[in-house]
Amino acid sequence: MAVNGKIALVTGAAQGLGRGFCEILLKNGAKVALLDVNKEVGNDLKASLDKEFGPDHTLFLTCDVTSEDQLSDAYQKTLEKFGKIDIVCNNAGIANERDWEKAVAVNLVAVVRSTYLALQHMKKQNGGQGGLIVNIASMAGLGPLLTSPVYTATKHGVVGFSRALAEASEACDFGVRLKVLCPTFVRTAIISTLSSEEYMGLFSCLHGFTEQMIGMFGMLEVPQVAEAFLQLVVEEGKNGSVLMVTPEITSYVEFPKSPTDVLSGNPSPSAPGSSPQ
Ligand SMILES: NC(=O)C1=CN([C@@H]2O[C@H](COP(=O)(O)OP(=O)(O)OC[C@H]3O[C@@H](n4cnc5c(N)ncnc54)[C@H](O)[C@@H]3O)[C@@H](O)[C@H]2O)C=CC1
Ligand SMILES: CCCCCC(=O)/C=C/C=C\C=C\C=C\[C@@H](O)[C@@H](O)CCCC(=O)O
Repeated sequence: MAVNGKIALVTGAAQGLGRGFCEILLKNGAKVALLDVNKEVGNDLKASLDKEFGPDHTLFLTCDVTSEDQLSDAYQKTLEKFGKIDIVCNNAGIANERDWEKAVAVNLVAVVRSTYLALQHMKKQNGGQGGLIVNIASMAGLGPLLTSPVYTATKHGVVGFSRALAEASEACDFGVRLKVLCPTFVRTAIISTLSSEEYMGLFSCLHGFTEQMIGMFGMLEVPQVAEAFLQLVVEEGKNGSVLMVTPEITSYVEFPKSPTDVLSGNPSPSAPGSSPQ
């Protein structure tokens, strides 16, 4: 999808990866609705972007994505300001193994809700022009991050939900594509939570493993991930694709065609009478 002239909505836009995604979209000619729960940082970003791109290219909306009303209102205000939405990036996310229900609410429930709101406004059956939804998962959406079981679950959920909905969208001819971004560690504020007792709960004793994992998988800078995000946005087709980003390589993930393709080499026979007729 060409970015120039498009309207994008980004959650968790005030800092970190969300800010990087907004900036690269603006640099490529899009207008962007910036949604974030952090009003102060969000307003500071809006002021900074106004200086660089002009006041009419962005709209900052204070929005807690876990609030159905606030999220729905933010979509409405975006449509009132810009008239349409072509690209949605569900980026807002937290790490919190202590308050794991909050992590599920932000990282998964809100991503589902925002994706469905995007679909509601984009799909051709509702008079929409179609569009693209990019959900931000993580490498922890492709394999278990032992220090963060619930975070891992939410990111696996984002990958599975997005891939399934991509197939459903194609089958229903909604005209909406979905893609997933799975970066390894990125130098943002979330990294500081990895060694924090407050967030890691039961697993703060494992922070040594985090250092090992960072050593194993590397640490990216925000601009590197923003470039990969732009690649996902501009690349035509590839509905349901999952892009992994590491310091060494950025590559699409190849999933097995069927879950049975991952069975080990020595299967035991099923119990008699249990196999499907
Ligand atoms: N930093 C990393 O190592 C990686 C991050 N990710 C994912 O990238 C996304 C962005 O993370 P970062 O930029 O690293 O984190 P960050 O903590 O720097 O930024 C997250 C942004 O989301 C906002 N936010 C948090 N809860 C919110 C809520 N309820 N409603 C609205 N906004 C909310 C925060 O205010 C903040 O501006 C997350 O989904 C994260 O899981 C994925 C892989 C690696
Ligand atoms: C809890 C906040 C995490 C910070 C943000 C984030 O999402 C970072 C993810 C980075 C990397 C995740 C790597 C996951 C790896 C798993 O696949 C693991 O199973 C790999 C095991 C490697 C080994 O050989 O032991």
